[in-house]
Amino acid sequence: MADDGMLLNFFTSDAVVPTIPTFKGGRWKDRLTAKKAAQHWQKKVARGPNTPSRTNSSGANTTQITRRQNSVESDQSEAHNGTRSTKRPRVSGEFRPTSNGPFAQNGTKAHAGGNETYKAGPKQVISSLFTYNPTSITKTIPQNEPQNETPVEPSNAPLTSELDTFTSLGLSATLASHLLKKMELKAPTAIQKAAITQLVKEDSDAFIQAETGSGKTLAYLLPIVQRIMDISANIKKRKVEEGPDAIHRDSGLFAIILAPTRELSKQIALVLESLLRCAHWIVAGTVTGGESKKSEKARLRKGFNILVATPGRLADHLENTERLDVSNVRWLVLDEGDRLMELGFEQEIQKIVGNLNLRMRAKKDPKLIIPGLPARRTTILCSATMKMDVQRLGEISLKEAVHIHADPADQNEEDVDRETKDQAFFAPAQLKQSYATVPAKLRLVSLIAFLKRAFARKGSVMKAIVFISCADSVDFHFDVLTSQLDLSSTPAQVDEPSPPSDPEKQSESKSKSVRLPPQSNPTTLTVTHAPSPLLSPTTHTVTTYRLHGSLPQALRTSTLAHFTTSTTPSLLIATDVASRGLDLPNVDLVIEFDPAFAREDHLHRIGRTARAGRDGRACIFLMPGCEEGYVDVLKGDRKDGEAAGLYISRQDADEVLKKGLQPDPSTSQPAKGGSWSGSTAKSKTTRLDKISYADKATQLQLDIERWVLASPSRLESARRAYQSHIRAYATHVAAERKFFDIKELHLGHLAKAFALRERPSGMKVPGLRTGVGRAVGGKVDGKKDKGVGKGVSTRKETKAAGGGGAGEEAEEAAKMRKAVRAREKFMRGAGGAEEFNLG
Ligand SMILES: Nc1ncnc2c1ncn2[C@@H]1O[C@H](COP(=O)(O)OP(=O)(O)OP(=O)(O)O)[C@@H](O)[C@H]1O
Repeated sequence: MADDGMLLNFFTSDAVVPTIPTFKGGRWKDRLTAKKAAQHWQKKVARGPNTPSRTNSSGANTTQITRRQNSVESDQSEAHNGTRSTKRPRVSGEFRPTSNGPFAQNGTKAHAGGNETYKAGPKQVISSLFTYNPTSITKTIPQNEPQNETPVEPSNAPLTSELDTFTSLGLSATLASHLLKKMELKAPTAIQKAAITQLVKEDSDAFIQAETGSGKTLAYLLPIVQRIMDISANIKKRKVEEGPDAIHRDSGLFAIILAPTRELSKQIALVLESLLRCAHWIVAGTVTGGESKKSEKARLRKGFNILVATPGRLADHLENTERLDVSNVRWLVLDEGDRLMELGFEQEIQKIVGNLNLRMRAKKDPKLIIPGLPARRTTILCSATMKMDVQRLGEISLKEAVHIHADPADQNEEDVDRETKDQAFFAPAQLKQSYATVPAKLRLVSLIAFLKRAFARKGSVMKAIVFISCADSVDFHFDVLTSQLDLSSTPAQVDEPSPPSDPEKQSESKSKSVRLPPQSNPTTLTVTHAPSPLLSPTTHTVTTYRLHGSLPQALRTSTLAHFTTSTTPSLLIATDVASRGLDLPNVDLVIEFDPAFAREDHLHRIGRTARAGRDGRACIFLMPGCEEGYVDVLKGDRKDGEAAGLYISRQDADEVLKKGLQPDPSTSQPAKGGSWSGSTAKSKTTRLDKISYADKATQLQLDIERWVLASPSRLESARRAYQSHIRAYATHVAAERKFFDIKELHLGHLAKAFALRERPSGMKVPGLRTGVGRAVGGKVDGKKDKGVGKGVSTRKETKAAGGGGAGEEAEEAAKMRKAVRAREKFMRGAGGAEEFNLG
């Protein structure tokens, strides 16, 4: 490549003028662009070496391209200022030195002069952020939001009546006093009241259904612990000589709690651990995937009275660990039943239930049976919904189950049809919901602006979660948010020197503000949290965390622990791995940057905030167009909807950008080490007003694009994120695909949200197929791609990938197929049938 640069300096006046080749194949647009560039080059060669652009030293042509690129970038901001209109996106980088031939596009052709060679590089489309964006269809709809919102009663808070105490529900004074003094829980929640009353007295199976954050974990743990304490007291009464604690770890395993994920199992185990501090002779433990089986076997040999497990690992131990005696198990809990089925644990659960039944029957010798131990096993199924697959799980595990609801009015559900039951899962009433209509191109900058505003005031938001559809996209956004890019390089900073009044100086200052991005590569997966300069105001630091299923288990656990215990402003960027059951304290805000694949997932996500009666906010990003139809789904999130005075507020991208990038100076924080007041503040306000938020957004976008382009691995990470995002988009449930229609997705605009300047059709990512547009049938440059309707990963393509020795690609395709199959299976069970056209 160095030689190429040198050769460029050897132009002579008698240089042979190249002829324009005939361009064949490809799209007419590409051919036309190549032809025009060839004509341009021909003119330049004909003009000779003294043209200014060729008097450079080595790499002259590259410099020329860079300059052109920069000029396009400044065009972009000018266009928005109204100084110049942008008719169409500019394309740059068509030709760059190579050793193959002149004007060669996707191929080579020898230059007539012999030595100069050029090859087409990836085209860079640097479109304006603010042009050609689709208009919102909900903007014109008048907002019937009341001016003075009436305070809403929390629906998942502890009960306030003096009569509702833990002891009144049948719990012992020891347990109730431990709850009050050590766990700071004064009164039960509605679901706890209903479940504890039933389960401390009766041995019938139960189906517990309640909204997120209502304390379901304690609703089933408390009666189990109480019953084991009662058995212990019973034995103690009979055999005083056995010592103070009649039940000990060798007495047998009495209860098993199954949870779908390792995180959830660990969380349940932690709650149990703190509960058992008042009954330390009852020993609890966990067996989950991802841990060493050998050490688990050793722990199982020592004995547990309560075991928290993931189904796969428990089924494995039941088969292979002789010392695991389950003949005394009298309580089996299936937590997050719908998720257990969705993740395909049906077979394992069937195996576990069969095994428990078999071993319980086998133990007939009355001498071996512990006195006070119930004669039958109680199975408790917890699920947010009662879809077909949950009913199937009920058939496998429950017998004549009692349906336990938080609201006694819901108890008589016999006459409620199935469809209503499916919809009987609501968000907490006190949760404040909003949606932001953000066009594809503006998504990245809008997310940053939204987060900047959320964390601007110390103490306003302590913890926030951003949900993203796939792991690659989580990694990309984590890298952007923890990069050294910060808005001090843009004119947005409040403590920046006043902008020069001279327009020439102004543009000079603008170009100076374009800092070269740091050259570091994407962070390795071992880094899961880092400060975020981009989001941190001058007064405090915001730490960003990431979490997804591709991270090693130990790292997932430690990241969650860090985020949970952090006392400083923190942001978690996560896939749905963090959406179910996780109880992360002090989460004030949930942002669904990518909408969930199904309504239930959405409710679980937003349920990470507004827990146990606390306040919370949730915002979902929707793109203008059919996605806005999802607002109707959001309206059904609350049990009584608008009738109860619950409204969903709306904002658009301009508002988000304005509030986030051009904060109201009266509320913004003074710069570090300084403050302003009176006239100083006033003059700063005037200066701030002069700088448009659109300029700041443009500048920020360009900074990120350059930052991505500066490193090949960062570029690859962005492309990977983009492609995975599109594939994930195709897996929305059939009922909601009218809102999230892959055919309506503008792939070119979406690329901008991943800071990419390439055309989607030509994008190459190792391990992923090229031509995303073709694969998913979205829009490319405003036109629908011909590959509409083709699956995300067809059999033929997978075979080709594997057959061609592209192991990584085959693995990726296999993973994708597995995910799609799991979802299809779930949908089939839920009556959604075969509408997944994912191949
Ligand atoms: N009686 C209570 N009083 C106050 N806080 C409670 C009470 N019971 C539980 N909590 C708290 O409520 C939070 C949510 O509890 P839990 O995780 O059990 O809810 P959940 O209903 O299982 O939610 P999800 O459906 O999201 O899994 C926890 O932080 C827990 O400590």
